[in-house]
Amino acid sequence: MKVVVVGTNHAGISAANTILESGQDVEVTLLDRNSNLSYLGCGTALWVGRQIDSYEGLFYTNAADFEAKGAKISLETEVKDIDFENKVVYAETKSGEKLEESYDKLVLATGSLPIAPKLPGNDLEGLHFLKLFQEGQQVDKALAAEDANIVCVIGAGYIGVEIAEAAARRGKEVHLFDAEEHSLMNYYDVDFAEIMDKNLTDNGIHTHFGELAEAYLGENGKVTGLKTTKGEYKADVIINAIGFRPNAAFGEGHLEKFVNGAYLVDRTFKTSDDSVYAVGDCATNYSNAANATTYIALASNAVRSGIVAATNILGTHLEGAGVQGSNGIAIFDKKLVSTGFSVRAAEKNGLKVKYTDIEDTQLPGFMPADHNADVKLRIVYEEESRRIVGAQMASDYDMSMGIHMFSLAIQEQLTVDKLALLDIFFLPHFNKPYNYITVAALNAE
Ligand SMILES: Cc1cc2nc3c(=O)[nH]c(=O)nc-3n(C[C@H](O)[C@H](O)[C@H](O)COP(=O)(O)OP(=O)(O)OC[C@H]3O[C@@H](n4cnc5c(N)ncnc54)[C@H](O)[C@@H]3O)c2cc1C
Ligand SMILES: NC(=O)C1=CN([C@@H]2O[C@H](COP(=O)(O)OP(=O)(O)OC[C@H]3O[C@@H](n4cnc5c(N)ncnc54)[C@H](O)[C@@H]3O)[C@@H](O)[C@H]2O)C=CC1
Repeated sequence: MKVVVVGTNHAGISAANTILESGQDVEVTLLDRNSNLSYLGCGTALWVGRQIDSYEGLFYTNAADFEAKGAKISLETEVKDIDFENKVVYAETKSGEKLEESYDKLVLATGSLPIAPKLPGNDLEGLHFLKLFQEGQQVDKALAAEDANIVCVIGAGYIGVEIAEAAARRGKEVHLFDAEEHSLMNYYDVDFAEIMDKNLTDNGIHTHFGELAEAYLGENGKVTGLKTTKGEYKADVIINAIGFRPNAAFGEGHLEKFVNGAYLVDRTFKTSDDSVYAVGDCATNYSNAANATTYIALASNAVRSGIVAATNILGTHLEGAGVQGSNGIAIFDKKLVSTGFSVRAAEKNGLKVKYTDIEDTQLPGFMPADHNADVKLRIVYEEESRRIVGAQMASDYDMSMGIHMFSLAIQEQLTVDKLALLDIFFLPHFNKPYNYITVAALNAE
């Protein structure tokens, strides 16, 4: 059997590795238009903000690793077309050489692209996106310029908030804009988003919410400012971070697509063509909170989808467990994590939900105060069935492991009542006898 993988970042890598490490006799060919693979974008803000010394550790594999496993890999090779009837992939190398690769099974792992605001002035120098390693390098270089003092970030989602912190850590005056009234509204309810909003302003970031960018302003071909619905701001560097869209251009009229254009896949990550799988950010996922198909762009999902697709290609039927969109962020040491739906997201998805909130300390009062942080938790559950559909947590304490339990609860469709009497251990070094998870669940109406 011959498998061709198009796109060798997290999803393509995990599919290829699963096949190559299976011991089965499979010929694997990997094609990617980029010059590198396996870049962990999650680290961009860390090295741009100088919280880690270098970017080198953000790559976890390379082309030689795949060649050593017996795969054929061509980087700087862009797939231009796919003949799904005859099962042939057409690609072109950087030097213009044309390649043809036939396949028995094809894995599309072409990922996502940042959404580009269609604004006047979008050809000016000094405008940036943050997706590829190379784009991180450009932002890093732009911030290092002597005359780069003011940075405007459009979009206060995960990328925007993280890069705003990084630019502030580099001593820049940072202005952060979002169409919504708060930061991180794709992940949290207002009560939690406000914690991040305050954290950002407490750390010197100027937040501008409910404000839409209207034009990039410039002089002599270089950006000098940003015009929004509420005013004009000076800017030496502008970073766009208003979300991703799936990069799923192949198979128009042949492969079924989701509402946002992503490849529509089943629980095995197979597309509407039996020989073609699609994994990672270019494909859909199954949401256990919505009990429906969804689109969520995360590296964690990408890796799991690659494993599932490859296992099926190898002949073992395996269905993905579905996703909750579990996520986390840590900005100036303030940690927010969430899984499943916020109340707002649940209602947008047509669910009738209730929620139970609690604010407590992590440890008993007799523990030293400098080790004992406040924790805020919200559990969101469906009114009628009482199944848990979401959870949000915020603290200075690293409570992140707690959210995985809520992720499992959503996956397994557990009710909030099941959680109330769950055996949760107690040790003063870690938590309280009446810990906040138990108490929040007991208090659920
Ligand atoms: C700054 C930043 C921070 C992030 N932080 C996190 C985080 O903390 N946690 C998390 O879970 N997720 C995070 N993400 C999201 C995560 O990076 C993506 O979900 C993940 O990269 C998706 O992996 P993928 O392999 O599906 O797609 P991609 O990473 O988009 O890779 C797709 C690959 O396909 C190649 N390709 C595309 N078209 C072609 C073609 N025609 N021919 C050949 N090759 C092609 C591309 O060159 C690319 O290498 C972050 C993203 C960014 C940008
Ligand atoms: N910690 C993590 O897990 C991280 C995950 N990622 C993932 O990468 C993907 C892309 O991240 P982001 O680009 O930050 O997307 P995002 O969805 O997190 O945030 C986009 C933000 O842009 C705002 N927005 C949209 N259109 C706008 C407009 N015209 N003007 C102003 N604001 C506008 C939205 O309200 C939203 O707050 C997401 O799927 C995200 O989850 C990215 C970074 C870190």
